[in-house]
Amino acid sequence: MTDTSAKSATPFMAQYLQIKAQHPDALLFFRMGDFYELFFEDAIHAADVLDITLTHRGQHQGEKIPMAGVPHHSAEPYLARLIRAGHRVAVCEQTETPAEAKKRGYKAIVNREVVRIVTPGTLTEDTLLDARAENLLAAVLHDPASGEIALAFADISTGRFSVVSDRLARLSSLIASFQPKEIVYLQGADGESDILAQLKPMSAPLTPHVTRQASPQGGRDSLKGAFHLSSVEGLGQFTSLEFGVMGLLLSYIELTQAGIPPELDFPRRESLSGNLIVDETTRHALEIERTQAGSRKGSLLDAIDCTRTASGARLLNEQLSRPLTDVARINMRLDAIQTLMEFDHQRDDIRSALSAMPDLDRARARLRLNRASPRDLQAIARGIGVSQTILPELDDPGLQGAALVSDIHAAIDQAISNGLGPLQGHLSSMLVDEPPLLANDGGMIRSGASEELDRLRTLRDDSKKIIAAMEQRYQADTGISQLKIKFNNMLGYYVEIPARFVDDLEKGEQASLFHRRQGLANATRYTSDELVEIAREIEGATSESKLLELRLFEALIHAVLEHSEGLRDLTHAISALDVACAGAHWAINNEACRPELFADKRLEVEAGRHPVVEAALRKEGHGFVSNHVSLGDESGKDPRLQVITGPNMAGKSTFLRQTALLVILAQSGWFVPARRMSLGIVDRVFSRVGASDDLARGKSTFMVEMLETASILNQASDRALVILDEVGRGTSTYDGLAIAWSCVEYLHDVIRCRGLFATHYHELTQLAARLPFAGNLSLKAREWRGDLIFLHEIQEGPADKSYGVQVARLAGLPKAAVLRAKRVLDELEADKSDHTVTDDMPLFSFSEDEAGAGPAPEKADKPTSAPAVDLLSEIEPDELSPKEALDLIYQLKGLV
Ligand SMILES: Nc1ncnc2c1ncn2[C@@H]1O[C@H](COP(=O)(O)OP(=O)(O)OP(=O)(O)O)[C@@H](O)[C@H]1O
Repeated sequence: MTDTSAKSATPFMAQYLQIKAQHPDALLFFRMGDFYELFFEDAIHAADVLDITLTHRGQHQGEKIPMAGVPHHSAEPYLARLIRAGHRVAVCEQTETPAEAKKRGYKAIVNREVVRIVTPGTLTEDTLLDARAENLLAAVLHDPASGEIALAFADISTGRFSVVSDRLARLSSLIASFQPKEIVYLQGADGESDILAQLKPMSAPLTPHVTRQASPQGGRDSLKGAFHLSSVEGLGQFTSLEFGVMGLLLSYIELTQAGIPPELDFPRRESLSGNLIVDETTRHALEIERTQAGSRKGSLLDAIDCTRTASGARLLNEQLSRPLTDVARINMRLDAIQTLMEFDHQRDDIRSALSAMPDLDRARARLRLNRASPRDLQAIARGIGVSQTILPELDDPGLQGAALVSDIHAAIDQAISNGLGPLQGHLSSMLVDEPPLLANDGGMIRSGASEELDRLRTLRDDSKKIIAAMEQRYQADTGISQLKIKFNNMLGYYVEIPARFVDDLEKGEQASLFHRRQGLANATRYTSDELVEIAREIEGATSESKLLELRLFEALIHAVLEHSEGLRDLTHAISALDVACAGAHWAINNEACRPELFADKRLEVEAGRHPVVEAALRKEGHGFVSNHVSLGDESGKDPRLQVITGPNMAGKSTFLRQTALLVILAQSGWFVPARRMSLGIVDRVFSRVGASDDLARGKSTFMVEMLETASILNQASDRALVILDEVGRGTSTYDGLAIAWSCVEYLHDVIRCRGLFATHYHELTQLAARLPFAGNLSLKAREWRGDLIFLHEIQEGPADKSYGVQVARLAGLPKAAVLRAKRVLDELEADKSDHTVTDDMPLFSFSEDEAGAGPAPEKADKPTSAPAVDLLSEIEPDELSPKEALDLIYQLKGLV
């Protein structure tokens, strides 16, 4: 580490070090002229992440100072990369010009201040944000005495502000359902370690923050300050912990925005009691919003998202992240989709109108944050205009039969008639058709919009004409045709007369109008009061017109912000309409059906398809094989737990995930890719699919697998849907089988939830005979001329064998290795036929005390086998070399 104490530093370095000391956890972008410079360790990190040159600048305590820089005008892409790499950046600007600094003393250094800390959860720039995803910042506060937690979420790029309360045990799944980009917690608070234990595995960065505002009173005061209120009563009912967490969040936003209070909508209290909970591991495994590699492409969201607006895409993301459990609310969404499916003409018109819809929420937020461009104002005007064209499309009484559509119609209508209509007219009459990006450039106000601005512009643009006209007039009035009006930097505008006409002028009638400024050998220069006045006006007109434009721009911003709430309501309605139209469009194009929802615990899918795998296969010209699944409720008609077997690559994982995804889609209020689906509401979906290491956090594959399985067995209720894929494969065969066996029994006997359990342990198929509500399903595969054909079709009953060696051969394992594997397999199976592992499994019978009323497993029948015959049937004589044939004969001899 470099010693960066300010001792013996140059005045410039002392200033840098003093500012850096206030932001030790952020990279400091230190403004120097046209560049942001970074020094010491910051420079080394930035050069590494940004792939820019690391140089040196002067010395500090005898050592060269490492330095790297990025140009100020193109800093955003660099900022984006640093934020993505997990850094925070403190942006330090010059707050005076070098000339102003010099006035304070010859050697004075330009003043600098940190104007903003850029962190993943506090971005507002379009270039740094994902248009189709929210950018939520979360704050968490915990009351160890009651076990309660409160969470506050804000998206400062749209103004959204929400509060949720729950129990500590649900913290991680709550956070996962909001997918914040950054999580703030109160450093040093009681119970901090409990919170951190749940938050550390989350993918969002954790930020400790210290503030007095994270208290009930501190929160109230922060809210009063942020919303300019004298009392917080009008905001609604909040608990003390909720006030505290809002104080924590607002204080952190203020810190990052260098004291500027955040501009947010009033806080909305959300309750997640009506939501289907999907924890982070399950989201990751099912690739709901992102693939396991972290990209949106290839996720469920990406496969179904055909919204036309950015805010609609964000709403769809939110709906898919937090599916519902309330049948009435789900049906309301489904009604809207179903109705819009019947009105092709209106739906197509609405969708094409929505394509021109700008991102009103983000434009509005930039206006509030004083970071607006004239184009944001134009976006607001255009957005209102688009909404006006959509409104008549919704007039049809048939469309309004769906409550959600009629609510949307009413909300758009109300927003427009409550002032947005006139606002749109005003903005359009004031703004040019193509406003510049920056207000400071001027040129955004339409001519004819302001008389004074028109006059100043005429003055600015017509200066040459005005001076030429004046020159002509002076020539006529004085009778001196050689009189000229000229310009130089020293005198500005002046009248010049050749020396021989000076007497004519100075003794003529017009003499009093002209004041001598400069005498030259062959000419004399004058000025006139009128010329001084015009010159002043011309010179001032450019800057005055710019200033006036800025004043008019600010007045327009003010006018828009007067309608902030109306605009928010309009965007909500438009987003909901976009999602419903997208749902209808998707359902038609994907032959999806409306799921039927029930209060019991059935789960029946007829001809279900995996939306993502199907789309991928379709692109390659292949079809997807649809499959049925039926999990029963207590009536016992269908098993509620199915053990799924089948060869590798047969489609087990796809089938498992597809079932979970269909449940999530259905409860998000979306049509499902199936011929028919009946679903008893699920309260949580758990999924453990595939094994992955978490070496970074010091956990082996098996440990991760067990932690995830433990959390499922500890948290699932009988309303859950549990999807387990190959649990136990990360350890030795017998241990793995034992664990898998006990998990199935536990889910069946103790939790009694619906579940699918895919496994390669064929011994588990015996459980169906022992457990009353368990069954076997398998994926069909067929051998044909030595090749294995996957039919991807689900069937009742267990798989006949696992075909692992054939799959290895398909994958291109060397022939000799495949043959050897066959032989080893035969030997193992021969051994096993003497002694069935599951014969010795009484330990898995849960006693009533241990686990409720589970039936004791019975002994399974011993499978019979003739190893030599089996081996012979596997042999492909034409593929054997003479040596391999001889080896096989020896091997066969050993078996008989
Ligand atoms: N229903 C289906 N219709 C068509 N193709 C399918 C279907 N299900 C799976 N597939 C194809 O088979 C491939 C393998 O599927 P999947 O990973 O689900 O098999 P698996 O049985 O879980 O394999 P393993 O046991 O090796 O994990 C998929 O990538 C997909 O291309």
